[in-house]
Amino acid sequence: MPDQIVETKSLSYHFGINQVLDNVSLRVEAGSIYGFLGPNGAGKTTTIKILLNLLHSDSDKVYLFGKEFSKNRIEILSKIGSLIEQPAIYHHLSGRENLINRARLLQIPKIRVGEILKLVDLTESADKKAGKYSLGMKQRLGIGLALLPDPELLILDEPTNGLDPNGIIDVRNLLRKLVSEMGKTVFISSHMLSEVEKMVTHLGIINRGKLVFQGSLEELHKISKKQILIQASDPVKAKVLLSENGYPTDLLAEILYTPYISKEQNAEINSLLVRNNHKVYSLSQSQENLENLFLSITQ
Ligand SMILES: Nc1ncnc2c1ncn2[C@@H]1O[C@H](COP(=O)(O)OP(=O)(O)OP(=O)(O)O)[C@@H](O)[C@H]1O
Repeated sequence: MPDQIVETKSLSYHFGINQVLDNVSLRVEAGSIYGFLGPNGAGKTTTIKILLNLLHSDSDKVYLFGKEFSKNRIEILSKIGSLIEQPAIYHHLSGRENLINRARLLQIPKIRVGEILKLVDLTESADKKAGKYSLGMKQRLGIGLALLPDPELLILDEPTNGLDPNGIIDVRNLLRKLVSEMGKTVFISSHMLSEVEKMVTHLGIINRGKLVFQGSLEELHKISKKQILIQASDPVKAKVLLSENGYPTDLLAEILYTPYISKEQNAEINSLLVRNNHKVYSLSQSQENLENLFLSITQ
């Protein structure tokens, strides 16, 4: 299997005169859960539609499973399962009947239906009408429908949108299982980092059609600015002292925040406070909140 399951090479796309994608070079590694993030209108659905051949890009720009898309469409599409916008579910049919119906259409043996129900944790509710399912159950049924033909790559457009925290956890557990136990690769879009932060291994962040970050979650953490958090006996005076000595400091809820530079500087800050008769109760380092980082790079 090639290392890159999805690769776009400087992909651009226009709707009329409106440029929606600008030189987007995605690289999705085999066995990853790739979170494709960006605010509303950033270009996520357009990219996904191109990956699913629902919109056409210039040739030589999109490669899936190591092959050029425009020359290998049928073979490539047979290896992709997708859920885009609302899952196509018949509400008057049960979950099981929805799966049987689709299996028949795709000429997939009926035995697969039971396996899928188990995989998406819907065995107990299999005979309930899908219209009575919660949003989370509908999403899992939608993912189950996409998984019926046993695709190698699963592309999901905003699958956590509108789900409650338990629904998000269920989707997260399912996707992790697909990757770790079944060797799938998952590409999932979202406009909220907090919804996918705990499930993805890699991230691509798109803003106004441009890919502004791509890498592992660890790499994103690394580039987020670190802060020093200080608790001291007189935070108001300590803020003035630190600011006057070249450490720009904020005070929020009795905690002082100043940008982290080095551990030597942590020691200097501590000693400056102690020399000036402040009691330092704690001094620690924090990662900048990833959500804030996401917001600042997509502004
Ligand atoms: N069929 C279309 N015709 C013209 N413009 C379109 C069309 N579809 C999308 N756009 C425009 O392309 C841009 C990107 O839209 P896209 O749906 O890809 O963004 P998105 O990141 O998926 O956002 P959302 O989370 O809101 O779906 C937007 O400015 C949108 O208005």
